[in-house]
Amino acid sequence: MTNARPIPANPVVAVAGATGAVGREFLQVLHDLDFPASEVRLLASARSAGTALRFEGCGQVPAGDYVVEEMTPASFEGVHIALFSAGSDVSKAMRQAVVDAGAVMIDNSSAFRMDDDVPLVVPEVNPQDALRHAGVIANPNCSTIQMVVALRPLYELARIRRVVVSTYQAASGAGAAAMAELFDQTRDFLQGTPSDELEVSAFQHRIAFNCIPHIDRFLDDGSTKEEWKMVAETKKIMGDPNMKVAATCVRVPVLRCHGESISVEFEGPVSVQQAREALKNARNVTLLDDTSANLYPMPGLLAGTNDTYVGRVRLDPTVDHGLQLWVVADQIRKGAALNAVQIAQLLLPE
Ligand SMILES: NC(=O)C1=CN([C@@H]2O[C@H](COP(=O)(O)OP(=O)(O)OC[C@H]3O[C@@H](n4cnc5c(N)ncnc54)[C@H](OP(=O)(O)O)[C@@H]3O)[C@@H](O)[C@H]2O)C=CC1
Ligand SMILES: N[C@@H](CC(=O)OP(=O)(O)O)C(=O)O
Repeated sequence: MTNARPIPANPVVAVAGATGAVGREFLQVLHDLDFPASEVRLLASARSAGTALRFEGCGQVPAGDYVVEEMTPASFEGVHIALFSAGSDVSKAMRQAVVDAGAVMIDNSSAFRMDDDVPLVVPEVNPQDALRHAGVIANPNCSTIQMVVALRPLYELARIRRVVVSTYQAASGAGAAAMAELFDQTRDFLQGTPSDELEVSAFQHRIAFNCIPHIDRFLDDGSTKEEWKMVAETKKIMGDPNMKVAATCVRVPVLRCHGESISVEFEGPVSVQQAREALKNARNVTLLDDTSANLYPMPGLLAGTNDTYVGRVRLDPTVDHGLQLWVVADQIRKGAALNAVQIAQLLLPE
C-alpha cells in the first residue's frame, strides 16, 4: 500500500512550517518526548529561510540554534518522517515530493483528512489505522482530537448514539498572528482605544472581550466548515458512520486551550460513576471533577499540558441514557503538535 521506506529507530525528521505556532510546538514536543531522531530539518517559506531557531534537541540531535531552510521538493531527500504544519496549499504542493522521497507525511492541515487512502489518527483512539497509510497520515482538527479522546473510553461502556457539542476555542487555533492579535487588542482596549479603532485582521470581528460563533467559512446549510469537520472527522476516527454529531464552534478570548461542552446519548445505561471510572483509567486523560472543591478543567490554566482534561461529568436528564461533560486540552499541543508526534511514535520499530 505504501512506497514509504521502513522507519529506522533513529529517523530523519523534517518540520515543515517550523517558524509557525504549531511548528515551534513541534520542536518543543520533539524535545519533551525525546523523540529518537538522528537529524531534524527546519523548513519554512523563503520569508524566514536563513533565520536561526533555538531547538533544545532530541534523540541524537544536540541542542543548538538551527538555521531554517526554504522548503522545496528537494528538502525531503533522506527524510523518513515529515511533520507538516504550513497550511493545506503547502501540504498539497509538497505531498508528491514527500512520497517520492519515501518519507511519511504527517499532516496537520485539513487537505487530506477525509481521503479514503489517508488514515486520520488519534493514538488513544485508533492507533491501528496509522499502519495502513499510503505515505500520508492526517492529524485531525484540534477540536475533534480532544473530543474523541474523551469519548473513546465512554464508547466502550455503551455505543454512543448522538453527541451535541459546543466549543470554546482559543486564538491559537488560528495561528501565531491571531494569538498576538488577542493580546494586542486586549491591551489597546484596556488603554482606551475606541472599539472601532482596534485592529481586526485575524478574525471576522474583535476578539478581545468577545465571543465569535464563526470558525472557518460558512457552508450552504448554515453551519461552518469547522463544525462540519467535527462531525465528519469524529465518525471516521471512531469508525462509526452512524454516530450522530451536532456541533457549534465558537472562538473565545483565550490564548491556547480549547474547552468543549459535550452532551452524549448512549444506546444503553451508563452511570456517572462508571463514566468517571472509565475516564480516570483512560490513557492521557485526567479527570478533574470535584464540584465540592470547585475542581474542573479551565482553559486559562492548562497551557503547556499534554493530557485531555475532563470534568463536570453529570447526567443529562433530557434523554434516556445521557451524560454531560466538559473537556479541555491545549490546542497547540494535544490538538496539533503532540498528537502528530505521538502518531510518529507509532511508526517507530518496536
Ligand atoms: N491539526 C490542528 O489541530 C491544527 C492544524 N493547523 C494547521 O497548521 C497550519 C499552520 O498553523 P500555524 O502554525 O498555527 O500557522 P502560523 O501562521 O503560525 O505558521 C505558518 C507556518 O507555515 C509556513 N509557511 C507558510 N507558507 C509557506 C510556504 N509557501 N512554504 C513553506 N512554508 C510556509 C510559515 O513559514 P514563514 O515563517 O516562512 O512564513 C510558518 O512556519 C495551519 O494552516 C493548519 O493547516 C493549525 C492549527 C491546529
Ligand atoms: N480550526 C481550528 C484549528 C484547526 O485545527 O484547523 P484545521 O482543522 O483547519 O487544521 C481553530 O481555529 O481552532
